[in-house]
Amino acid sequence: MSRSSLQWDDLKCPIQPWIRTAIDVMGFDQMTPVQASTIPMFSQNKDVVVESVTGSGKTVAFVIPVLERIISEGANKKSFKKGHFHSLIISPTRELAKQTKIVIDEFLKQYPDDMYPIKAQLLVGTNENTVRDDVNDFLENKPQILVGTPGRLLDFLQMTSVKTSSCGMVIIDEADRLLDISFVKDVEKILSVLPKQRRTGLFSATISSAGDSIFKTGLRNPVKIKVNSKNVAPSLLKLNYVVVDPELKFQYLLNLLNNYRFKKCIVYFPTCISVTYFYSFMQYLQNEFKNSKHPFLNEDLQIFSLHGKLQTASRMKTLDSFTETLTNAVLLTTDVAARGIDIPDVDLVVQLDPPTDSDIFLHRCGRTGRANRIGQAITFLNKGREEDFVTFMQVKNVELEEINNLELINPCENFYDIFKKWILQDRARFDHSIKAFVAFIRYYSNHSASSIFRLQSLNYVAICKMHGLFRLPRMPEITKYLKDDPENPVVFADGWLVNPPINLDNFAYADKKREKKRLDELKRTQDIHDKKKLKYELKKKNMAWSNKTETKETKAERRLKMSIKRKAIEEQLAKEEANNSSGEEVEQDWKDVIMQTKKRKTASNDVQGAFDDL
Ligand SMILES: Nc1ncnc2c1ncn2[C@@H]1O[C@H](COP(=O)(O)OP(=O)(O)OP(=O)(O)O)[C@@H](O)[C@H]1O
Repeated sequence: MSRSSLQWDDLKCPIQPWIRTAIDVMGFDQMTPVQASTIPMFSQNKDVVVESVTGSGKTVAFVIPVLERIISEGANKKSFKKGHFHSLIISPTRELAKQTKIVIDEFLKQYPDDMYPIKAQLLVGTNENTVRDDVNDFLENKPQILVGTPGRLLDFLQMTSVKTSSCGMVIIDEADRLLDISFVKDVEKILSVLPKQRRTGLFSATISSAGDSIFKTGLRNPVKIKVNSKNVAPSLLKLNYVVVDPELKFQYLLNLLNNYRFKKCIVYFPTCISVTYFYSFMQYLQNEFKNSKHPFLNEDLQIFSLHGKLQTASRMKTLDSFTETLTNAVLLTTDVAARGIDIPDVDLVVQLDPPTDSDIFLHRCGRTGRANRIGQAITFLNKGREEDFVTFMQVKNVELEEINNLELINPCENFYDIFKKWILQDRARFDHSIKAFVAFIRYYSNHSASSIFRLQSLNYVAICKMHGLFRLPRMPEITKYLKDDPENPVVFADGWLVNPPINLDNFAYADKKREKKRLDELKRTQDIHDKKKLKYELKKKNMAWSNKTETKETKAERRLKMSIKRKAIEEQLAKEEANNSSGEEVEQDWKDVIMQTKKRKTASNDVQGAFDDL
């Protein structure tokens, strides 16, 4: 495409003067290639399937056609019926939906005041707003454009007061994501309640991955627009990787954050739980060592955490704060912020682990190097097998260049001890470490490139230590490490990674309520255990006693002994009688002896009874 054809004035379809003003105000001197190709097609009568690299301006490429068609189809007239809407934009995440609405609102700021207003409404699941609240807002404000996430949009469209028959345009942004297994059912349901006579646009940097499923969207003779087909990543985006010992990976990250110069950095973690876990450890490191000569994490870094398990309001607030922080801002996040998020000053992206899906790799990296800006994306690969990821990406036309100057500047011998100290302050952290590790293993087992990311090849001990675990969790994959291995002194008896082992009974939660619950639970299990133990011991004793019960032979032997004794006593008594006593007394004395023997027997019977009662 020649340079001159990127001039807005050369656009092959007329655009509203106020839209042109908005473009000037936003400082878009010329069109991006994807805009030059898409706007004329989509503003007129064509369905489009658009693939263009991250940060190439796809949002504006669909927002302008939406606004143009609202005007050409008269949806900006007072006569536009209440309860109806004109355009629907579906986004995979709340953050992206909100961002798209902001772009629309930027354009609408230039919309003439004397005309019937054009409005957009955001529809995403939140705790503050119910669907009914959304419907009330919709009926009151009469927006022509709806922007939202699939779940909430579907609920909204199913409300009887919402009429879908005037919908003339649907945009499926990040279409390959919205057509994958987790969203496709909702998206299909949404499309099924919309009129068939409508324009449909599918947009993504990796739309080819959606394959034939794009036809589930009811496209009619679509035009496929593929820009920069040679480059799968923006040209000013540097893609790097670094091979690390997994045990030291987190230290490498700290080192990188301390020593790289950046305005904004996004760090991708594999799971939500690892974000919260490492975020709190980083906060500790920052506070605890702020006056040290070699702090683990520079004081001037501002760390944020964002993941899908947070409430919508908190997610939005974090993203706003990260956007507003001008320099040294670090966002720890998951793939919830992999696609579409447009924060212009992000100049560094770090991936602690490659994503499970190679397309996501480009989306993550694409949070930097946007709109012709310079950016760098660094991916950590675990030493061993993961280096093959580089060749794997090469086949997909993604060239990664190794950097090996990422040395640990102040390698910390006792880093694991510091980690341990932090965890020992609160048992909740110990639980958290195990959950983060288990979630990581689950994540790892989901890699689509399973021949590279093999669980069997993982160095579990190193991964456990990287998570600060005290003991190898009992899982089948770990049995090989549990065997005594003199070669591997880091693993102590019973899988402990620390020596001496931690006394888990004394390991308390910082939260008082939680600790009380734990102690109660501990007491209960101890009682049960004690009872079981006692029962076992008594059983053992009973066994021993019953083993001692006399056999017939020993009884006969005893009887014989008794009769000999009796004889001896009788003889003794007879002798005494001969000397001085009466026969009556002899008889009496003998009875006493018999009585005493009987008593002894009964006493031993009592003991037996006592056993039975227990
Ligand atoms: N014509 C233009 N000139 C200069 N900058 C532009 C132009 N159009 C859009 N931009 C800017 O480019 C950045 C990226 O745009 P956008 O978010 O639409 O990219 P995208 O192609 O949708 O990326 P992704 O695939 O990551 O979602 C935005 O900050 C936007 O303001």
